[in-house]
Amino acid sequence: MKKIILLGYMGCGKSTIAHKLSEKTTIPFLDLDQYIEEKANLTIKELFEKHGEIYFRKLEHEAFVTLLEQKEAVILGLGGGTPCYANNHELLQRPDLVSVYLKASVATLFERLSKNKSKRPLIANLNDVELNEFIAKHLFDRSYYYNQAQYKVTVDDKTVAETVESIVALLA
Ligand SMILES: Nc1ncnc2c1ncn2[C@@H]1O[C@H](COP(=O)(O)OP(=O)(O)O)[C@@H](O)[C@H]1O
Ligand SMILES: O=C(O)C1=C[C@@H](OP(=O)(O)O)[C@@H](O)[C@H](O)C1
Ligand SMILES: [Mg+2]
Repeated sequence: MKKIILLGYMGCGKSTIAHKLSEKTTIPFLDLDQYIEEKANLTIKELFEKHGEIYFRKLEHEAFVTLLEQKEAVILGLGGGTPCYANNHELLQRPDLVSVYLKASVATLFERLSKNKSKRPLIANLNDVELNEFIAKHLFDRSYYYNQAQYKVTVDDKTVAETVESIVALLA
């Protein structure tokens, strides 16, 4: 059984979908951010505040490599930046995994993130106008990495259950 890797911009639903896809498939799931938080005994927000983003990216890369080394099947929800740092996007090309980009529009991301900013240090202090502009630019910059995924599932206008069904269908 291959590992299933979910990637995409903050708020596209990686953590939510990994959890629900796990319930549907009975394949266990892991959230990379949650794994890092447990290992460091700090929240992502605290890691950024105390040690800075570069340190977080180092931990993120190490955690990603460690989890990819495990033999067991797993559904792994990445952080939004994971494929964009170190050589993480190259690791996505490994033959023992399936990668899925959960593709969301700027409008969908803005709607979700404007209500869920506080735990995301990159956007926590932005007002709505700044947030919209930030997402548009940042998503454009990161799309190159997200498009390295083997599969792409558009999530706009889909419920969680519909996105899960789309992933199940493409894995069948
Ligand atoms: N159809 C949907 N699919 C996924 N998430 C949704 C959907 N509609 C609303 N949401 C909300 O959007 C947010 C997605 O956040 P999360 O799963 O943490 O994404 P990520 O891990 O990609 O940052 C959650 O608050 C979730 O409840
Ligand atoms: O896009 C990013 O660089 C980040 C995304 C976050 O994960 P989510 O995409 O799950 O919010 C988390 O890893 C950190 O705040 C940095
Ligand atoms: Mg997440």
